[in-house]
Amino acid sequence: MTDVAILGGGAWGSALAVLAKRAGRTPVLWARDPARAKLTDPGILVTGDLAGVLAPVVLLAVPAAAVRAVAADWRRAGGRGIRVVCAKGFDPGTGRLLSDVLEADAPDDPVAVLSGPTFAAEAARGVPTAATVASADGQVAARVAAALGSPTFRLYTSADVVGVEAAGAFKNVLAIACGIADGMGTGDNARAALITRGLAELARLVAALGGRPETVMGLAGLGDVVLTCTSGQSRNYSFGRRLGEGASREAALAASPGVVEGAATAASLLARGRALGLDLPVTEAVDAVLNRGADLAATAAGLLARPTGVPETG
Ligand SMILES: NC(=O)C1=CN([C@@H]2O[C@H](COP(=O)(O)OP(=O)(O)OC[C@H]3O[C@@H](n4cnc5c(N)ncnc54)[C@H](O)[C@@H]3O)[C@@H](O)[C@H]2O)C=CC1
Ligand SMILES: O=C(CO)COP(=O)(O)O
Repeated sequence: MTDVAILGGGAWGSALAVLAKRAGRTPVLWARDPARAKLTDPGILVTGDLAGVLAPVVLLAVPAAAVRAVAADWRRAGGRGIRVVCAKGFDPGTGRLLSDVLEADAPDDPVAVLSGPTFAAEAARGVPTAATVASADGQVAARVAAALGSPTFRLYTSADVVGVEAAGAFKNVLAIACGIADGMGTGDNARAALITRGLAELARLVAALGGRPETVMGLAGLGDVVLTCTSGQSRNYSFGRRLGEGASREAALAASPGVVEGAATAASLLARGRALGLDLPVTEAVDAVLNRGADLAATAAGLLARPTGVPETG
């Protein structure tokens, strides 16, 4: 009997289906277009019918912009159970965290978030990978971890849903910033500074949203920042790199093999940060370049012109 359903036939949904099978489950994958699902395991059932994927644990692995609607469609088809947010971004309609939106839409069913340094191709190949499952209910997090975990997919649990989800969304914006810097050739010192100041920015965000400071140093925070801010495997980093090398936003997006979540997240994150009264200079710079036509060199110079001599932890 199907015990884990995966919604989303892209790179991550397909990898999660393989991971669930490796963990001993009987997964079934729903894809909007089953013929184009990127599944590498022919033994896993793929369907385009949501009524065919009614399992007690459902992994939402479509892009962030589609999570709310796909989760609602799944419920309408009769789906009930633990909804696990596997996307990294905000709900574009409201600018809210996806877990918040799902809770509000259907408070009776539990919500969890899966996040961490997990390139889909590596995880599906079975190389050692670790991630975090967060839920307000420890038993829910433990159940999801048990359903998906295996020796090469090590899952830790957390009660900090807000921090884990915010970290996963934020790191994509930071990866774009690092890609831009590398594309411009600013050097390794600059990338290290950006990563570290980006983590300070994330810490302010997590604190303002009511998350826990230690989450910033965990797999969904530091772990995923290290991964995506330094690797050409990251679509967000590579997108930024193409921008830094002079490509237009449109050309850089068109060259990506999959969704570039940070491109949509920057604006939502900035709006949310402003509403909270936060100083988010890296996010602001990425948003200016992507959405307000700002010049790259002038934006970089603007970041460097910020006051020096301020307390590092302020
Ligand atoms: N690829 C990776 O290594 C990882 C990705 N993620 C996150 O997972 C989410 C999905 O990413 P990927 O699978 O990599 O993207 P992808 O670009 O490979 O695939 C996205 C899939 O979603 C489908 N889709 C798009 N809009 C849809 C809609 N409205 N309804 C139904 N299906 C729709 C597309 O047809 C495509 O199959 C993103 O939020 C990403 O940040 C998280 C961890 C790792
Ligand atoms: O989230 C990811 C790895 O943890 C995937 O990163 P990209 O979306 O930048 O490829």
